[in-house]
Amino acid sequence: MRVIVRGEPSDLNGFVVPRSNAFGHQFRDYEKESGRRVAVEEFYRTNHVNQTFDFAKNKKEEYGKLQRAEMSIWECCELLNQYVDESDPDLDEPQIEHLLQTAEAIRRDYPDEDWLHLTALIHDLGKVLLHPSFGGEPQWSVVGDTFPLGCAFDKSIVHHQHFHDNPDFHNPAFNTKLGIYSANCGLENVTMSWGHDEYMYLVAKGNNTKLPPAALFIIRFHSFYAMHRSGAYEYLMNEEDKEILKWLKVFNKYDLYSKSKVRIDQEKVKPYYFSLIEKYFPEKLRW
Ligand SMILES: O[C@H]1[C@H](O)[C@@H](O)[C@H](O)[C@@H](O)[C@H]1O
Ligand SMILES: [Fe+2]
Ligand SMILES: [Fe+2]
Repeated sequence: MRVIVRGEPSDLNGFVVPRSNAFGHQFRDYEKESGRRVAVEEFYRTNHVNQTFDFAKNKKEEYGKLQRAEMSIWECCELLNQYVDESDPDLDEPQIEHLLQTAEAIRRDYPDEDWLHLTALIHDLGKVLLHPSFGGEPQWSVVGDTFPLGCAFDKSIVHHQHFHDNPDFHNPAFNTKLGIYSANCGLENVTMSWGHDEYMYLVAKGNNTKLPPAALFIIRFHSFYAMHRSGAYEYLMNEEDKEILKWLKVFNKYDLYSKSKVRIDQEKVKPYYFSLIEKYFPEKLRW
């Protein structure tokens, strides 16, 4: 088995970034008037007001126990059939479509990196927190971009203005550049806002996945746009984070730009993904 730990992603692929999303707008344009703009801003307002350090820490402890359910990876994909992500200005399709679109797009350009195909398939499975059997968590605590807690909120975070109503914003222990952290402590030691990234990371790790570290990094930080897009919070990263970030950047292109109205034939691709699930995960996982 070829396990990539720190390899260099190759640029020899033909990925072409599309000009516009399914609504004919630029991707991730949070100001553009569209059917989704107001709802997306309202989503981020509640998210930014409620995501505090204590909130995230408690959720991590609670859900980290993995005592909510037992199911396979594919069963979880199917549960996501019913959810549309309220934070997303680019997509209003059920989540399972997004998972398959991302995985199939990355598979086309990186045919040999099967771990990356599976990472794409599962990267958003943490959104299952929306489901009633997981407490039916509100969207603001499941989806959207993520950011570090316990230190100052960076200006590059989407709808940054709404942090003014977050109690941590006024807490002197949390509102300096480093806050509770030391320089270059490593992202692993940072408490991120709670959501589907951290939860799926806990699930994958807690079920002893054979996926390589780059996969776990992608799953855990794929919504941390302030870091991987805007280059913020470099002072919290260590050398290993900076190295592995290359893979997250590759992944992000597909996560973002594969969003479209074109549906994937699930039955056709299922056997391939089943074989990957079998290779990297136990049959049933604790969630
Ligand atoms: O709206 C999206 C969506 O919730 C994605 O799953 C998340 O990874 C992104 O960061 C966010 O912008
Ligand atoms: Fe996501
Ligand atoms: Fe995604």
